Amino acid sequence: MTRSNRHQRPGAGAAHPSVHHWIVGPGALGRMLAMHLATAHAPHDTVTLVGRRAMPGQQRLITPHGQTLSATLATASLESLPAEPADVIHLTTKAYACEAALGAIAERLTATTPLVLWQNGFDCQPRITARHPGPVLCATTTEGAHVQDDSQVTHAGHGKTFLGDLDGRHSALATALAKHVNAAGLACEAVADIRIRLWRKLAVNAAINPLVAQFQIRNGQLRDTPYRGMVEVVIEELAPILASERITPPTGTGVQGWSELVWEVAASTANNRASMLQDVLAGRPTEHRAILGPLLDSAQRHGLQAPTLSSLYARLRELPANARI
Ligand SMILES: NC(=O)C1=CN([C@@H]2O[C@H](COP(=O)(O)OP(=O)(O)OC[C@H]3O[C@@H](n4cnc5c(N)ncnc54)[C@H](OP(=O)(O)O)[C@@H]3O)[C@@H](O)[C@H]2O)C=CC1
Ligand SMILES: CC(C)(CO)C(=O)C(=O)O
Repeated sequence: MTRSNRHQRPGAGAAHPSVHHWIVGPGALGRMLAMHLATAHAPHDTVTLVGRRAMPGQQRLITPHGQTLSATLATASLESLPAEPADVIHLTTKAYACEAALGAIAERLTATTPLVLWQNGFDCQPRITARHPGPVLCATTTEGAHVQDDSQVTHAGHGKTFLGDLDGRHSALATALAKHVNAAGLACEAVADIRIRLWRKLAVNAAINPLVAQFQIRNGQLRDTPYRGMVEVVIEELAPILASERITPPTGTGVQGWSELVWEVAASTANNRASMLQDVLAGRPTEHRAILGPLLDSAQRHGLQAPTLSSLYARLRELPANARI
């Protein structure tokens, strides 16, 4: 991680390096991350929330233990970006908005500015990795956060974050940033196989999210009739597509390995309303393209049938909110 020495702690013997993070897309995940970085690494790090609309600097985070953490963060808008350059830019928009957000800050990107992409799915990550001349890290996380209002975010539950780059050129940066995020109180590990980790999460999201969004049920209800059989049909379509992408399940093989993973997540998140269901209930666009799109594209490239995934995709695409993206 490139660190600047702009902010030296007054009175500190050796210059303490500081990191200026821009959080572009200050929603649930972005503000949860911002609050951890700003509070754990104060006064060395600075964190600026960069939104497409004005955001209060005074922010609160409700922790998984119900405590309230307060901090004043710098804020900026896409029209008026921070004067101070970023050492690391975290893109924390939804997947469908990531490239537009990146386009809006393009003039401030240098050939060395590291980007961290926090999106679910596997859509914008390879394109941005190919296009941005500087380092691009991808994060996949099971942390859970939701927005209360513009000044308050709830960190609903701790999870684990994996960080790495798709072309294997920035492992030292991933290791340094993972250490930094860990020290901020979010369990984070640098990995050499982030592509596999992103696809595995995508596989779980593809098996769970479209069905729970369609039937408006909690994740655990997928274990019951008639939903269980529907999930199994999706897994049978997913498994050969994932194999054609050389993505293996964490344990076991093929349909059996993917079933094990999906049912384990459905059980451990049984009471959750999945993100796609929450988006549908709130009339927001869904991340169907980032989650189902790569599977359908891959099925087409490899001549594999995916009728169920196709109809789940078509149903989601027809939602009025998705006409906007
Ligand atoms: N929340 C979570 O617990 C988890 C989220 N993720 C993933 O993280 C990503 C972010 O999710 P989440 O934080 O929940 O989403 P949110 O909708 O809460 O936040 C997205 C933020 O991006 C902003 N935004 C939208 N378009 C732009 C733009 N063009 N430029 C700048 N900002 C923009 C939104 O602004 P506005 O308020 O104006 O719409 C909003 O502040 C998703 O891919 C999600 O799947 C992964 C794991 C867990
Ligand atoms: C794993 C799962 C399905 C948990 O709810 C999720 O990631 C989501 O809601 O998007």
